[in-house]
Amino acid sequence: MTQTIKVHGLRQGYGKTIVLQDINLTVASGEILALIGPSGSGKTTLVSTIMGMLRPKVGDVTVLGQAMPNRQLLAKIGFMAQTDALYNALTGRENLNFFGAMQGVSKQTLAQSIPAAAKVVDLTEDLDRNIGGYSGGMKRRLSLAIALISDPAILILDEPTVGIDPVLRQKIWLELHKMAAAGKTILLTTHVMEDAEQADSILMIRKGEAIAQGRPKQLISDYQVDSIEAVFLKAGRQQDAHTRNR
Ligand SMILES: Nc1ncnc2c1ncn2[C@@H]1O[C@H](COP(=O)(O)OP(=O)(O)OP(=O)(O)O)[C@@H](O)[C@H]1O
Repeated sequence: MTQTIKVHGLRQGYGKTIVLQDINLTVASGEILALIGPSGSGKTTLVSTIMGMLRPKVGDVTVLGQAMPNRQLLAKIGFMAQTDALYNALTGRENLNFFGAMQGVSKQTLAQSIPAAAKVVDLTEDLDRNIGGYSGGMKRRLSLAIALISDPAILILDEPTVGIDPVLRQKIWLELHKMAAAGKTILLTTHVMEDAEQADSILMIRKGEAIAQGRPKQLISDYQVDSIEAVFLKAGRQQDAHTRNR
């Protein structure tokens, strides 16, 4: 398996504030990595650094063997941001066409990839409605469809399942696993523990530090608990104890 995304010794922050300390991770092609952590723990900052929107303060980030930031690599990454950057005055299909064209996808390809992406997120029936009338969850689903339309080798999804009901969430996970099986590299953030359990590997972030990392079953066994949530709680207590002893 090729290591598609590598983060080594990353320290990141804004101005003088440090938000992430000594983060290391790798994601291989065919693998799904979930970044999990509470609000404000630094997940979006890490994703933005991997995308090259923020330059590492210390350490390095490589995608497909090349240091980020690197504009050319962006064409290979399907990105779903946390805040939906959609055009409310346009229909779902028009949004997909617009963002597809921005990503350089040809009209012929879009004619096929738009219905396929809409099907994954269950928006087929609503494609020709103005998205001003979409619910929050529908907008999230449209943003996910936008990340899929160029059929990128790498998917980076910031909170893809927020506002999405359990049945559709399950369906989306099924599709993510299919895409990984076809060789895609997928990195997503979540603060839903059940979501993280479905990933191949998990990186738990708390207060800007990686507190636990590994395959879900392995983590549960290593921490001698019965759920990912319990791993998180235990690893968090260990982090606090360690901080007090520093
Ligand atoms: N542009 C910015 N300037 C200054 N501080 C920021 C900026 N963006 C984020 N932060 C701070 O960095 C920390 C980590 O934020 P980040 O958005 O990465 O967390 P998160 O884990 O993605 O949270 P959430 O789950 O709520 O999205 C927070 O303390 C936040 O206030």
